[in-house]
Amino acid sequence: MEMTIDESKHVDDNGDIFVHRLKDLTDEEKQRLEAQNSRIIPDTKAARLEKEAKRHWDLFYKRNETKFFKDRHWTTREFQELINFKADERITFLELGCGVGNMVFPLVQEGFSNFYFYACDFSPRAVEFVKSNSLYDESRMKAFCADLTTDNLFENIEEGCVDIASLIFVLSAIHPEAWSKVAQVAYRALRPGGVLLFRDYGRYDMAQLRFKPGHKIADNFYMRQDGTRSYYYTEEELQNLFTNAGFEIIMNTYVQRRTVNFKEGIDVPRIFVQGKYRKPSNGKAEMIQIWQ
Ligand SMILES: C[S@@+](CC[C@H](N)C(=O)[O-])C[C@H]1O[C@@H](n2cnc3c(N)ncnc32)[C@H](O)[C@@H]1O
Repeated sequence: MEMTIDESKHVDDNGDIFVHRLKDLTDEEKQRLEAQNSRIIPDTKAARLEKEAKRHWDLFYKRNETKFFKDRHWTTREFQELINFKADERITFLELGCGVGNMVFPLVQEGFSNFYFYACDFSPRAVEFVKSNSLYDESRMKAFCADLTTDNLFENIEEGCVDIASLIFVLSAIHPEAWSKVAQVAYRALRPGGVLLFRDYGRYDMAQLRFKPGHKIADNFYMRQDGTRSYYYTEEELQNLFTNAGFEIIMNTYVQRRTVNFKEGIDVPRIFVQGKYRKPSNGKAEMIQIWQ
């Protein structure tokens, strides 16, 4: 069925707009993207950034401690999967790339007493910040170090034991060649029928358009001043990535929102991509994996 643009648009209670359409660029924005190509990061430097990815994130947390990211209080609104079950049902939750816990701690604060939380990150400092949070409770949480581009997650959790996993602004920090490994790790961690909740940067988000020449590593992949990296996704890229890993797509869409701070006179449009990907419970996905 053909849909007009308006029909594909959905506005939620918070004013976030869900739309299946790539942002149209103005001439000035096209020029800015073009200018980024005038000075691409040399291959040797790009290789060094990849080798030192963990160190750059660990230094990021040394510098910013727990002050950089805001608590993600929107997750229960956007991801009904977090609240749609019986109160006494035991739920195993895994945050992949947890940083200092800005997603898990708001859930802990709201109750979620039937949840057991696993939280992992490859930055030892980030994991230490999670463990030293006053809400950290060893009887219902376990934070540990794991690099999602390897198998070492499974030194701490059993394969197939997770009901809900999340990947929130993490995949964009990882080299595109390693994304399929990360998707595979998430798939293996989930039980059949388990769901992966996803949010990350969308193509032509203002943060992408703002990069000056000298920051571009590859198409849509950039280095920030502090050596951390970020990619800006289209819906199609994520759909292909997670479908190829064996997931069923429940949701996969751009989210347009505005970041407003009246005091500082800030009002900027943002573009994210949001997804919900389910590991099938009918064995079909296992077949896909065998053939990969
Ligand atoms: C932008 S932060 C997001 C943190 C958290 N998910 C949140 O929403 O606040 C990205 C996180 O991904 C982590 N990360 C990047 N690459 C990783 C990898 N290969 N394995 C595990 N964690 C990784 C970084 O250390 C950082 O904590």
